[in-house]
Amino acid sequence: MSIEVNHLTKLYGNQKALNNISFKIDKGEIVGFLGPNGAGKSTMMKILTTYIDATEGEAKVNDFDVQKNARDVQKRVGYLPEHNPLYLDMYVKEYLTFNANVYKIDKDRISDVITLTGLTLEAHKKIGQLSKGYRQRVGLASALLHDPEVLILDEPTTGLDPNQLVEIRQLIKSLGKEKTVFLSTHIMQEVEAICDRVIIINNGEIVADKKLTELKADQQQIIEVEFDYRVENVLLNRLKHVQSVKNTHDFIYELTFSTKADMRASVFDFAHDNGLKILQLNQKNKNLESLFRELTL
Ligand SMILES: Nc1ncnc2c1ncn2[C@@H]1O[C@H](COP(=O)(O)OP(=O)(O)OP(=O)(O)O)[C@@H](O)[C@H]1O
Repeated sequence: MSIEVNHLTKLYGNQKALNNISFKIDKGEIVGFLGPNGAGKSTMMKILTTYIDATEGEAKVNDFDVQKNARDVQKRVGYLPEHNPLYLDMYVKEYLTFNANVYKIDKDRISDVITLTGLTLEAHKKIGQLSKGYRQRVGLASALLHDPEVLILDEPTTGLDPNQLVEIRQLIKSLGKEKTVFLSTHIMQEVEAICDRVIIINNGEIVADKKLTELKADQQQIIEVEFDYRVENVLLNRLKHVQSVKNTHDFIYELTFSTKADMRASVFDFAHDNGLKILQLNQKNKNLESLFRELTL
């Protein structure tokens, strides 16, 4: 197991930032840690990276306890904190060399991580001259210096423009082929773009822990249909796979189906067979973003 958290609680004074949290992450998984601002994401990551201690419970990385075996954990974890701390006056290569020296890492690794994070053309620039996306690459390069098995990335794409966002997501995805990645975000699309699994946290508690494939399979199909006249709910309830019927406005009905099969054609056929006229029909499936809102509001 790459990460194992058991009944973990963190108090800041009286405030419970994490409340009895448990989860496991297998080797090689890319897991999104999703939650609104203040949910407890950074707190969890700081505990896993040994920066702060939990109040109760335990956390392990590659079977090493974060409190009892902190040094062993640090050797196996690469961490990109939320506010990526960089020395802006240093050159990229100079900064990575400095970090490699501090942690007594073989010099060969410097050119490896520069290539890996796409920094070859920037290696001789000052960090202060780089765009936010490239600064994130420097942070990632630094986190990768000791070739950790587990990467913990706290909101790695916050503040990036759409192009840089795509590039950094691709980079994280490719790093995930070799490493376990645990990344925090408050953007559901990010999880969809990068992750195999999502753990959703709200007010310090886990409210969902699912594989992306499961989440997508769980989605309901909603069809909004407008008829030219009032239709009895009883009639619409006879539609195959219909779960609920809601009259939302005048002659507009929201039909929820319990199947993933596209029901639009069936609704048309049903209307035709029952002498009903359809003026409008929209399929408006619940997306993952609305699921996140439901779970965290
Ligand atoms: N050092 C601290 N002292 C007191 N309270 C803190 C401290 N650090 C965090 N908190 C509080 O704990 C809660 C969880 O914070 P945390 O930073 O873990 O959330 P987050 O999910 O990472 O939020 P964001 O998405 O805004 O970064 C918040 O209410 C925050 O104000």
